[in-house]
Amino acid sequence: MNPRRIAFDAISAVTADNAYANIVLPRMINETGHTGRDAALITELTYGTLRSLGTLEQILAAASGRDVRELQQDLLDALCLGAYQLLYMRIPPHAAVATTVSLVKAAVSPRVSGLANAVLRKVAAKDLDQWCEELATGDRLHDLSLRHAHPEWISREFEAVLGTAPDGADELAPALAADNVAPPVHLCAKPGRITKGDLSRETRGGLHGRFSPYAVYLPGGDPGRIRSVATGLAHVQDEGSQLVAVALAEAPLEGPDAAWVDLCAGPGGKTGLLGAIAAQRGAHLDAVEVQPHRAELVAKAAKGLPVTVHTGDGRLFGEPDSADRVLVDAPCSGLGALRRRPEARWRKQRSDLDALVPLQRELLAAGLRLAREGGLVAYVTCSPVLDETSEAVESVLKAGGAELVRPDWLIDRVPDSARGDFVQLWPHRHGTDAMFMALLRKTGNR
Ligand SMILES: C[S@@+](CC[C@H](N)C(=O)[O-])C[C@H]1O[C@@H](n2cnc3c(N)ncnc32)[C@H](O)[C@@H]1O
Repeated sequence: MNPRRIAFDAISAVTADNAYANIVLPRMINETGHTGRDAALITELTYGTLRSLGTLEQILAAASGRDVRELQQDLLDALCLGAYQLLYMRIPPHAAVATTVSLVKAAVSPRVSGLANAVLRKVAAKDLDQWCEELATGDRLHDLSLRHAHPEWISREFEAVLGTAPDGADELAPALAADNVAPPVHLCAKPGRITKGDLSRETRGGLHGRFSPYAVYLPGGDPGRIRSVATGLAHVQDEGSQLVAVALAEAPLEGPDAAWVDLCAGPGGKTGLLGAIAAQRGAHLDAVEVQPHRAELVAKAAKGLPVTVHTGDGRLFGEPDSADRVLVDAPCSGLGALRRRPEARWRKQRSDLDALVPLQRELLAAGLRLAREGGLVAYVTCSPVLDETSEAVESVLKAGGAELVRPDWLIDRVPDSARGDFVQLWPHRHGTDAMFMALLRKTGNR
């Protein structure tokens, strides 16, 4: 099957069946036996088109003079795939148009191939910069969102965190642009199990991470083929996720330091790292996860470590005043990891936060309840959105019984990671997901 047809089928699975591209595409590529450059081309066509859908649809609407959402979905998918090649790839226009028209004939219907040809020729008449200029409204957020293919509400949320610079040289454009670059794979060398040096040698040249004492950047290839990953000495984990887990473990603590809790543990990345550190320090980790199938993944990640996995609601877990260190890695919008899921930004809605925000606050309050006086609670999200991050922490702090602690270990080693006493990492600044962390110390009961 030709690469464009595979990309089209993958895009259709995402738009019509709500599939996840990072799950269906590798399977399709495997089943059709494509490797090397062909596999890379299919991936670029699929992921690139899905990431840029909103922008491609606006351009297609202008080129066709119609509301493209009224078109049949498979025709729109094919037009987006064609427009992506015209505007974002160095594929000669005649080839991009001709191959898309053939695809429409074969996979959609010969009846609409003339329409596809006419629309794509209009798209091809301008490059991406010219289209963005033509569709610009003068509204900064609209124009940047169009240029960097994000829904406007997400750009607004990012800007609320990043702020605007008076000279206009602000960070929103690079922050959005960074979401359009596929992230490299980061590995975590589990402390006490394998050193960073040995893992790096095994990966044949993987560089040591810039910030995390345990990170190795995989130079390429399938991480599942690295023996130490397959055997659990190391695991795949974004460097930002490593940093926030280690920052909790490294924060100074007075008194006992043996009872640790990971309150939202699935699928177990941070459990694996914290559990390995706990093993070195003579501590024990209770890992809680509400979804049974995710709790199974946690158990797998924690194999051989001093970790007990509990399936249940973190809000109801454990005895008050019993834990020395608690991680609350709350379920969140995931807007800090958009570069990992090409279609995610177009599926998410601001209203998704309505259910998440109260749950996040309840889980943080539960983490504080569990901690003993003087104990530490790290509140973490893979989202920079204010409602899910600093505002959640501030609202819980209002009830009293806890104070904010500056996570010096992390802030001192990662430049530009501090937002006040909070940590906010960013793909464009740090090459990590946009992880947020607040460290709290329990000062008493409320
Ligand atoms: C952001 S993920 C945690 C990621 C994990 N710490 C890691 O590093 O792999 C949030 C997890 O919290 C779980 N969750 C959601 N509501 C929960 C609750 N009430 N109690 C415990 N876990 C919950 C979700 O199922 C999800 O697995």
